Amino acid sequence: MEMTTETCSLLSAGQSEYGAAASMTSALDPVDPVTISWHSISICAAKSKKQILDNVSGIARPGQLLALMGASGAGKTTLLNMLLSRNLKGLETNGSVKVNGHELGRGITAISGYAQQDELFVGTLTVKEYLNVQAKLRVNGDAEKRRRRVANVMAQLGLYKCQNTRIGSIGGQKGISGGEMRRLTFACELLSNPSVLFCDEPTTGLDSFMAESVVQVLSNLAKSGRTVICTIHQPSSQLYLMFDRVMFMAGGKTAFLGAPREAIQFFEDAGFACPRNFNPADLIIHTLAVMPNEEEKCQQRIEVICAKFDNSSYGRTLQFALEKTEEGRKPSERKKTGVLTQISALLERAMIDTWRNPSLTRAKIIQKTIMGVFIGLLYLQSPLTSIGISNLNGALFYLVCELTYSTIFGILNFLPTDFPLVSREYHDGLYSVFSYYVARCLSYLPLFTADGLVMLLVSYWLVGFSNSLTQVLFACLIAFLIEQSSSACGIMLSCVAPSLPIAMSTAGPMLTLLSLTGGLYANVGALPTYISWIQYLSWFRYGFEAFAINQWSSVNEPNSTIWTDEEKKSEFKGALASFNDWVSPRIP
Ligand SMILES: Nc1ncnc2c1ncn2[C@@H]1O[C@H](COP(=O)(O)OP(=O)(O)OP(=O)(O)O)[C@@H](O)[C@H]1O
Repeated sequence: MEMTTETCSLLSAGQSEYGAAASMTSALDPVDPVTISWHSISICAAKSKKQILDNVSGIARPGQLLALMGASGAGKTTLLNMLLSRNLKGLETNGSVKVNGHELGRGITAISGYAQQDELFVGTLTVKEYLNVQAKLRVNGDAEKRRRRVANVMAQLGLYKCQNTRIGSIGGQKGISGGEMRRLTFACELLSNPSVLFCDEPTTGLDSFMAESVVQVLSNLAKSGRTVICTIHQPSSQLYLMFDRVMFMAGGKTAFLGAPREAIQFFEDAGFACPRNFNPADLIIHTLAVMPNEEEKCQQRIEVICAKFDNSSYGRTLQFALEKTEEGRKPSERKKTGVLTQISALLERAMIDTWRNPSLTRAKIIQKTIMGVFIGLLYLQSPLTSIGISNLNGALFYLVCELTYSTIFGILNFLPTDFPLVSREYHDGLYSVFSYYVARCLSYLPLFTADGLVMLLVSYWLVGFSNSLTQVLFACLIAFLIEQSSSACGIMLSCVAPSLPIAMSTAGPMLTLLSLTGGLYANVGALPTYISWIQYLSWFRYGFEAFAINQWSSVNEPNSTIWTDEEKKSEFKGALASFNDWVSPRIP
């Protein structure tokens, strides 16, 4: 089989840089040979009882590239999901999937890679940066081992040319080409050096040249001892002959499994000869499709072909091979990386993304500057009279609210863009929810500290809060703590809620309860017992109380020099005393 010119040139670029490491089949470490067999798989929808797969069996061996083909709705994706033990919610399954004769269930994830059809990356990172982060999440070893693995997969997949190019995103900044994105998907999966690689429609959306280049890469991976299984739609004649094995599915059944040329012969023997200059894959898929308005006729044809296959020498050979599958060596599972490595990888990725995508930071700083000026003008130079004290307390509570609401709702709005990638990586077993949570909290820390401080400091002297150095520094610390509590709560809500609307509608009432027990709207000492416990969860209360103590502790000192006028001083003390009763006994 010939390599495409693109693959050759890209590989040679890698070879010149990394010498022997770039050898097509030896660049990656050897893997345990793995045979995957599936026995009498039947799947139906739990509710509608619709039969999706009906007694499907097959086998894929190490060193082989197997393509699952068939018309739309034939059951290819469902079979792939069954092999991977994924996305089977709402389905009743029967039959078994064996890996070297062992039933691993979800454990197959630890020995396999799954290159899914839709590419999900962080577009602001370069190819190399992205692979380095992925290596931290997938390769259990030291930095040198990870560096070598990244170099090897870049060489193997011809990614050297674009290693310093940003990945880009659809509808956003243009980055690497579609073919390079596909190869980057495989590169990520290969970092963990899996024995088995599953690919869902790896050529969809690519031109024929790119598609050939991608299938060539898969073929080379198979030749290096891996078992490669992919679903594919309408491959060209040239592409079709590049597969080692093909499995045709129709109406949830196996219509053929064998070598590509054997499939042509089988269908010819069944009365569907492929004319010269005709794409055999097209003909076979067309023969196995269920046409609208001809359902019965097509179903009968499919039944006949599937029965012919079962009784053919190909079908009998398959049955024999399945019966002969013996328990072999259990493939060694990929070890998970440590929690600290996971957190540092996710943090690195998030920080690069934030740094290269400053629009959010800019928007937040501008928003908070405007809010700071607004609060400042609203409570401009509040005097120390009873009305002024109410105003100053109002301003302090307003600060707590602004630090909370804009942080939580900001996070609820922009965190969900992370989720498709995070959910995939989580199901791939790359990291725990805890690691993601900690990394996200840390990654938001600079932004959700700077914006709060800007608002506080802009409003501070305009309102006329107590402004000794210690008080200003304490106010900054309190604002920081309020914002971090809000940020942690926002990330938690966003992760726990199944969708953005649910997260939003949970956040609203929750924040109302927390703010009502925050000390300004009601006397927290006199709340009914069934509701008063909420105050202990409320950072509104702690934050407001801390702001108030910071504001009033010095002006209420007996030796305070603020008061020259005795009448004003006693008016202030009276007002403050009633405030103390109202808010909390802790305020001096
Ligand atoms: N959870 C489910 N509940 C009910 N029906 C389902 C479910 N999953 C799949 N199906 C049905 O099973 C059939 C096979 O679906 P599947 O996605 O496996 O086909 P496919 O061969 O991969 O098709 P395509 O090439 O269009 O992706 C389809 O008719 C689909 O509607």
